[in-house]
Amino acid sequence: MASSKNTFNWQDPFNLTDQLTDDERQVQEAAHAYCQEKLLPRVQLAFRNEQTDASIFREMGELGLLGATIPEAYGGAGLNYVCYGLVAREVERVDSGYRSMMSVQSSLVMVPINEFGTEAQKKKYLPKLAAGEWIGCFGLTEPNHGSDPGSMITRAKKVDGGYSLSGAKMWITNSPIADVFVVWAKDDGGQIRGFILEKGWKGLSAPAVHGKVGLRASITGEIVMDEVFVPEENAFPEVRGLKGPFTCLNSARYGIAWGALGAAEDCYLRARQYTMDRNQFGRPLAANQLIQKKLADMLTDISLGLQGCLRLGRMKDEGTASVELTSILKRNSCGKALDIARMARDMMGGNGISDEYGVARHLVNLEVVNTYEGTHDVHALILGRAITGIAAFS
Ligand SMILES: Cc1cc2nc3c(=O)[nH]c(=O)nc-3n(C[C@H](O)[C@H](O)[C@H](O)COP(=O)(O)OP(=O)(O)OC[C@H]3O[C@@H](n4cnc5c(N)ncnc54)[C@H](O)[C@@H]3O)c2cc1C
Repeated sequence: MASSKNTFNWQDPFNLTDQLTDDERQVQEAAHAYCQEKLLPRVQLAFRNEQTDASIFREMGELGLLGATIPEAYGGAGLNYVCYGLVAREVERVDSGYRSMMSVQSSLVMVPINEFGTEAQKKKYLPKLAAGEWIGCFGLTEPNHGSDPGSMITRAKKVDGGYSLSGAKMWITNSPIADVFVVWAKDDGGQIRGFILEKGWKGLSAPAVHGKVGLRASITGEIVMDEVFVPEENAFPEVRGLKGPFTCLNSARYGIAWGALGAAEDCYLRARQYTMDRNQFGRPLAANQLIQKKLADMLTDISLGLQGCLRLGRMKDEGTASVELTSILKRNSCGKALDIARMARDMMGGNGISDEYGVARHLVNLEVVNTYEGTHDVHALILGRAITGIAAFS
């Protein structure tokens, strides 16, 4: 006989909430409240008008949502990876663009400064980034080098007292409004090194890229460097090669794995409600077997995916997570979320196309999320290499 202990919960089949600690639940609830009360009401117009609201960084900073895993001594929240994932899920439940703004600041800018920076760099940059007082961006991709960043052409030439950086970065989240630029460039010996640049430095500009059909609430731009002088104190002293950028990407990809499923959950819940409310042929759409199968597929993929993310978060917190595991989940979450958003859009018929219903926005956002931070296929190649021992890309 079924008791309340084994009743199926169509919103949380694995009772994920019960697997969290009290602290983790509190972080999730605080993030959920902020996102639903403050971000959701703005997103439709922000997306429609391609407007990025920079005050969001300050708001997130006040709530401790920036640099969640960075130690409190540097202004971070000192939380575990599970908390970081839960926050990403709540932010992306509203919009992948808002999650992108947060991920770049937290994982791609604060993580490398925390991991590879000098004490002086950490003290100077991390507290202001954590507060959202400064906005950060991360420049790895170039116009002609995306999936293959090892072939980058941006150069850091040694000069008296520092380096002279020249080159261009493309598709850089936050760059037109950034105060702090973490940029990767090759030194005179051809080794990749990381540098922290600041807005206003001579030779540095960050023009916006317009006309994106996805992630329109998150500004994207270039970083153009024309012999920008970077003092020695602004170089990461030790880290060399792709290990530097890949360490940050690994953290951001983990957040994306949670976040994409947040967007998928929003699509699933909206499609469920819509098909319960709308009648065709004299009964609710949800009364049809085809519709119910789609809802079942959505819930299956979301709930299995979230369990995987929670497990990866626990492994990251224990220090036992391989990078390939992040590839499995970044790839799975993005691919499944895209399918779910497309299905939800279809189930809402013509209304699904309107930006009032949210799902088409998630769909075009997720197209980007599936591509950035390692495309869906590049993550398959990373996994293929681990499975066979043979690199199909080099
Ligand atoms: C809105 C947005 C924001 C972004 N933000 C940032 C940011 O903040 N910082 C940053 O550095 N970058 C950022 N990016 C860049 C992003 O990471 C790259 O677009 C991504 O890595 C893919 O590179 P690419 O666009 O050059 O595509 P390409 O590398 O040219 O890939 C094109 C296609 O070829 C496939 N492909 C590539 N190599 C292989 C292979 N060996 N075998 C089989 N298939 C292959 C890919 O899977 C893809 O389908 C952003 C991109 C977008 C769109």
